[in-house]
Amino acid sequence: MNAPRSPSRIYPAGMRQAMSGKTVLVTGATNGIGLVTARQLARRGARVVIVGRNPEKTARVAAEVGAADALIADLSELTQVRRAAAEFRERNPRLDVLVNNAGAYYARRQETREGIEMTWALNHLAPFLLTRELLPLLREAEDPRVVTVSSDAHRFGRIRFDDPEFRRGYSGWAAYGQSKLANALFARELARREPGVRSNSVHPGMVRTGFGHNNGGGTSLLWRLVDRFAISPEQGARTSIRLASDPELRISGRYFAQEREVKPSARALDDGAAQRLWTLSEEYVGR
Ligand SMILES: NC(=O)c1ccc[n+]([C@@H]2O[C@H](COP(=O)([O-])OP(=O)(O)OC[C@H]3O[C@@H](n4cnc5c(N)ncnc54)[C@H](O)[C@@H]3O)[C@@H](O)[C@H]2O)c1
Repeated sequence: MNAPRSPSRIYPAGMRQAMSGKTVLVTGATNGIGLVTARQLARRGARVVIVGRNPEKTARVAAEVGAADALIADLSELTQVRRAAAEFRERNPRLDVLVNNAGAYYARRQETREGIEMTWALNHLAPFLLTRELLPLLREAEDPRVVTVSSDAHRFGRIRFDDPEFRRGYSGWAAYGQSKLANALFARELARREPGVRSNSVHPGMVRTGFGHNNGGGTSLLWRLVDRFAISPEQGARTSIRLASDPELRISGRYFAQEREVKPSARALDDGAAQRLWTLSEEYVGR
């Protein structure tokens, strides 16, 4: 059996230096891929700030991963996203890397307290708004990065510009696929609009996390199979960590899996759709 390796053995000194002095904000860091991302970036010397919903759990995880600060917000609500961004700005003079990781699958259609369909609100509008609110800080960083966790589920997604909230014919997978396509299009459009910011999206792999078991995903055969064949959260977080921390990384607006750039679906390369999505998202969150 392998003994757990110390951070210094996992990461060469150069990598640790690469993150020291940098501030990183990770959403959805209380579980799964986000938790590992936060922990590993802190081990590389970054000053990590996490966002979580539950104050006790978030404080416990912050202490466990060595986070410098923790924000409490239900990111499915736009007012809470705005408040979290404002709190971050008040308490932190800089932001180098934003990891938009929080996300979920909803088997049944639900609306947030603000009356927006949950998948659309949490998986797409939250990272859109959080990034936009934090862009002024990111622009001041030397090598600003935004990592947005999408999924290969984007390949079966399409943006329903006329009904993004699935008021008609909700399907959990269609809504999830749409939101993950939106993540890839958002990362691409952000890169086009902000040439100084390296913005990329990620497929983490099929990862054994809380993901399939929340929100009515339950114990279906599909999720039991996923659990059997899925990779660990440590493996699943690698691509996000690489995009957040690799000093050699220069490209922007691309889609990554297994720590490499890969080709996303044709729909995820549609710049017209990316711009249209940006405008639609602004209509939701305000300009
Ligand atoms: N697990 C997989 O196989 C897989 C595959 C592809 C993509 N992804 C993506 O990876 C990301 C992370 O998922 P995971 O697998 O680690 O799942 P997870 O359920 O283990 O973790 C999700 C995190 O998001 C947080 N979160 C959920 N709803 C929130 C809300 N309303 N407000 C604030 N935080 C909220 C949770 O508290 C948790 O910390 C998601 O964006 C997911 O779509 C996962």
